[in-house]
Amino acid sequence: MAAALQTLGGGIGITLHWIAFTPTIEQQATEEQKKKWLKLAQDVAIVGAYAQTEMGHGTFVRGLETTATYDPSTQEFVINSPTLTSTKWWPGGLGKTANHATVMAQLYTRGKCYGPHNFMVQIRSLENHQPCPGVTLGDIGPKMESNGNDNGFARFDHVRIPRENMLMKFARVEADGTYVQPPSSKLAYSNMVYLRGTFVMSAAQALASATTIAVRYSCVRRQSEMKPGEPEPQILEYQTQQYKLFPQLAAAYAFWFASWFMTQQHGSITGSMEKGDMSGLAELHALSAGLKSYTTAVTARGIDVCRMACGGHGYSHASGLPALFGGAAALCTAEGENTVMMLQTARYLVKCFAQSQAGKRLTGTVAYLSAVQPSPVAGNRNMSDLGTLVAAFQHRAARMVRHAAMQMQGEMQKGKAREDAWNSCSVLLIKAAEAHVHSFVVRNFAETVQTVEVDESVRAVLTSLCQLYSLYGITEHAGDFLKDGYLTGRDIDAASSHLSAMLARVRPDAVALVDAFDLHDKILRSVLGRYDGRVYEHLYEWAKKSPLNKSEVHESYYKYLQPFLKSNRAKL
Ligand SMILES: CCCCC/C=C\C/C=C\C/C=C\C/C=C\CCCC(=O)SCCNC(=O)CCNC(=O)[C@H](O)C(C)(C)COP(=O)(O)OP(=O)(O)OC[C@H]1O[C@@H](n2cnc3c(N)ncnc32)[C@H](O)[C@@H]1OP(=O)(O)O
Ligand SMILES: Cc1cc2nc3c(=O)[nH]c(=O)nc-3n(C[C@H](O)[C@H](O)[C@H](O)COP(=O)(O)OP(=O)(O)OC[C@H]3O[C@@H](n4cnc5c(N)ncnc54)[C@H](O)[C@@H]3O)c2cc1C
Repeated sequence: MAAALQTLGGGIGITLHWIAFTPTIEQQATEEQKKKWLKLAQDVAIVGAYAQTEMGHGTFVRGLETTATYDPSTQEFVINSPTLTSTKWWPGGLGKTANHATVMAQLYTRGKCYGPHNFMVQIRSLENHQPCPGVTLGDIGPKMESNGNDNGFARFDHVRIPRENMLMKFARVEADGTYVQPPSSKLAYSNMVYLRGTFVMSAAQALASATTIAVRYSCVRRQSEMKPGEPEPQILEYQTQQYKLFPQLAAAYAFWFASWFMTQQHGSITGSMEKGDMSGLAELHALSAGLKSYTTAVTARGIDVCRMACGGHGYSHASGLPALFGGAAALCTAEGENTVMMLQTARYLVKCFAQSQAGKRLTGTVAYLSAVQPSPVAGNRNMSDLGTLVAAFQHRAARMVRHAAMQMQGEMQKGKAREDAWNSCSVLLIKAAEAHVHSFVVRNFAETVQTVEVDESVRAVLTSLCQLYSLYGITEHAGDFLKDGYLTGRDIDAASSHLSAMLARVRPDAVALVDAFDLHDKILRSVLGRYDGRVYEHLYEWAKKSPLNKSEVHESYYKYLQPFLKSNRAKL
């Protein structure tokens, strides 16, 4: 993913060609269509964009306005942007780079609308790269970050494409205009599920990058006096610095392992779907949506913690941290805005809770919902035991899912429509879904460190990291665990003191743990995080290259400052 994020130089970007356009052909095209486009895309003989979002709609895909109307007389689809808000807006590469796009449009045939479907549209000439007839293209302008990517806009003025340009692996339109239903209308969304899954690894890599930079720099940077008269210590010796960085380091490992699970799940469930078994689709959607939302949000916050932990130099682009933050912040919005995605997970949890209430045994990532006892068993728990920690997170999630679902049932019993009851409980639902994903990440982390094939000394370090991650989560959300008495105040105190012990335990291995991410300086792009630790001389070299230093006296002096100074002096 990191390689794919490398743009081909300012102003153009083919990130989305690799992570969205090409996978859409792989997942949504028929074998016939793959023969026509897949190799061209894989060999970059064409460059594509994934054009779904519009100026007026991003989240609500069923509300997209672009139309694809079938004309049986010519066996073509007419792609049209009927309103200003239907202008495709945001797709990476759409502005200046791509010459093709998969366009998500409302399919109309025989006067009936069948909802959003994907269509292959050539948008620029392969000869001179000019926009094709009827197509208006452009860049949407500077953004918070990733300005190497030409996120663009596109308008279609009754552009005609052959019937065969509808990606027809799932749904089809016959020559006479007959629409053939797909096994599930949500299969048109399959690329989004895939991409959300890859965001978990993007988040892990981003947090791994940020913690590598901050931990290495915290070993180079010496500041203040811990004891009068003693030499200035490495700032990583301060417990507060460890408390800032080590939970982010642990989260990077936790998300890395969660992305392994996500990739394996995606492979096995889509494998079953290829054979017609759609039963895993709902779980795959809920897991990918929840993990994407949770990991990208924690990562964006975590990168900013790392930036602040590096003081002024963290705020400089020399550190690489502002750019990382900007990129990770994009992941919170792109591919399904985090709030909306977590609500999708909540929707699945409420459904599963109702099924377990009706006596159905739950499986997969929600199995714990039916297994967890509602009555808390207070008492002195061993807060350093991973099994105890996992059980605590599952109890918390089950309690919050039950509470949100019962709250919703209560609202409906008072006569509220389901949708109104849902909306009035949606903050509770979001928190319950976050607790569910958090419990999955903890369980998966614990299972991975217990089973991964590593040297026992490495397993010991990973176990400490997993304890640290879990204890940090419990102390940060203590109220959730205390609410029904499942954990007591003494348990929380024990968790806090064990967390402090874990910070000290991880300290000696901190540099090894970030080096283990094996992120080359060329990927980190950070003076503070250099593998050789030679920060200061490279910081000076970096600054000297600033464009402002091309001349000793900048031209702005003669234009603005000199006359301003002169006039002020003349008044003295
Ligand atoms: C190495 C360091 C990296 C750090 C980063 C550095 C640099 C990065 C910088 C820049 C890069 C950043 C980003 C670039 C990367 C990627 C670009 C992103 C590309 C895009 O940004 S591309 C557009 C994405 N845009 C979306 O993502 C739209 C989201 N909006 C939706 O996706 C739908 O609109 C939804 C789901 C909200 C509502 O959809 P809806 O209204 O139709 O459905 P509804 O809610 O009514 O639910 C009815 C039943 O369908 C089920 N259901 C729904 N969806 C399903 C699915 N997918 N699969 C299976 N079942 C599904 C439900 O579970 C329910 O099931 P049930 O009925 O059983 O409960
Ligand atoms: C860097 C970047 C790259 C992108 N690349 C692409 C691309 O290549 N192709 C593409 O098609 N798109 C792309 N997008 C667009 C992206 O998919 C959309 O921005 C995203 O889906 C959110 O939609 P929106 O921007 O319309 O926000 P909206 O959907 O308008 O959301 C705005 C706010 O309303 C809230 N909201 C909306 N619906 C609900 C709800 N049901 N319940 C509660 N709150 C709600 C949201 O929480 C959010 O805070 C990209 C975006 C970014 C930032």
